[in-house]
Amino acid sequence: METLTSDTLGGTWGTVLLPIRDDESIDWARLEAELDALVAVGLDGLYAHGTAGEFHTLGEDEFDRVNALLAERCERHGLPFQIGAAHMSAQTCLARVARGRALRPGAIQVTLPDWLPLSRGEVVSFLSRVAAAADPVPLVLYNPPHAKTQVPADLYPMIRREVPAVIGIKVAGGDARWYAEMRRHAAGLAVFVAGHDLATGRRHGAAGSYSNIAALSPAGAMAWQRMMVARPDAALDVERRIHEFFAAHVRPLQRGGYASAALDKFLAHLGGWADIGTRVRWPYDSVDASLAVRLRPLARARLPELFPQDVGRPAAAR
Ligand SMILES: CC(=O)N[C@H]1[C@H]([C@H](O)[C@H](O)CO)O[C@](O)(C(=O)O)C[C@@H]1O
Repeated sequence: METLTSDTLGGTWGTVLLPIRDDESIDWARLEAELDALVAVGLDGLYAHGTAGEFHTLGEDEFDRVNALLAERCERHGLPFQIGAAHMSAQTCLARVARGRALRPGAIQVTLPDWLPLSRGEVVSFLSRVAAAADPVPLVLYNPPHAKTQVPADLYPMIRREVPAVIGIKVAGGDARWYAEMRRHAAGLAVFVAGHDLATGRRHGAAGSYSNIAALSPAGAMAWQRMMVARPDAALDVERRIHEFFAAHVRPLQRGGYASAALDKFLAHLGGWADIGTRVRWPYDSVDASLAVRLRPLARARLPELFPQDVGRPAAAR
């Protein structure tokens, strides 16, 4: 597909989630069914191997096989896609970038290598070599709050200058002050923020989200995004109710220690749009699937805008 630029990279992107069997292998048939469901929704794009895609647990053969399925489906449907080539080891990341590049994704996402924190110069040196390996595919830097090396805002201008292939950053987001700092330092980069904050984020200049709301309901996330343009105040009201729902039903799980990939799978099971299940790979704990099932009616009652496919269907058929 065509490569993305900092101007064309934006909107609501859905993650590939891995259906995991009891023996911890990937259920490829269920993954293909999930991809079929995702490409039909009309998302701005799909990506594989973010945190939610459990990239940190994948063997190299699994990484390649997921990419091949994703690329084939997206090419067939003319849907933009990105490949996460992140790995805790810089060397493995570089090899993933080279193989991911061959599939011509719109962009490649990378994290900084883990274990030993990187200096400012090392961040630039890492990105420079990765950019050369990815060329002509551009890069998105994934720097969530749990990353070992936190990129300070004032390093972004140097990254822009030294590594123009970096077109976007995937970060958690923040308050008005944080956005002001980003506008100052990350100008020229597409800033991707948390899905559940996207209505506010867009007001402050965020370009889009690798979205947990798309994990909950891909069609709903797109309906909500259209609302952000057509009825911004209504979209903010949805955001307020999303926050309320998350505070009551997701935060407690987070406080209980579940990792974010487990929470995203829990959300997907709650949404019930594909047979993925809540299982995550060892050593991480999985949220009990029955909890998601119990919450389905409540989510639909509190957040009907996120379940547009329910409109006109009797409750019993949902
Ligand atoms: C709240 C939210 O949207 N979380 C999403 C995060 C953030 O977008 C990212 O951490 C940047 O903050 O990315 C993922 O982990 C990922 O790409 O796999 C999916 C997850 O649903």
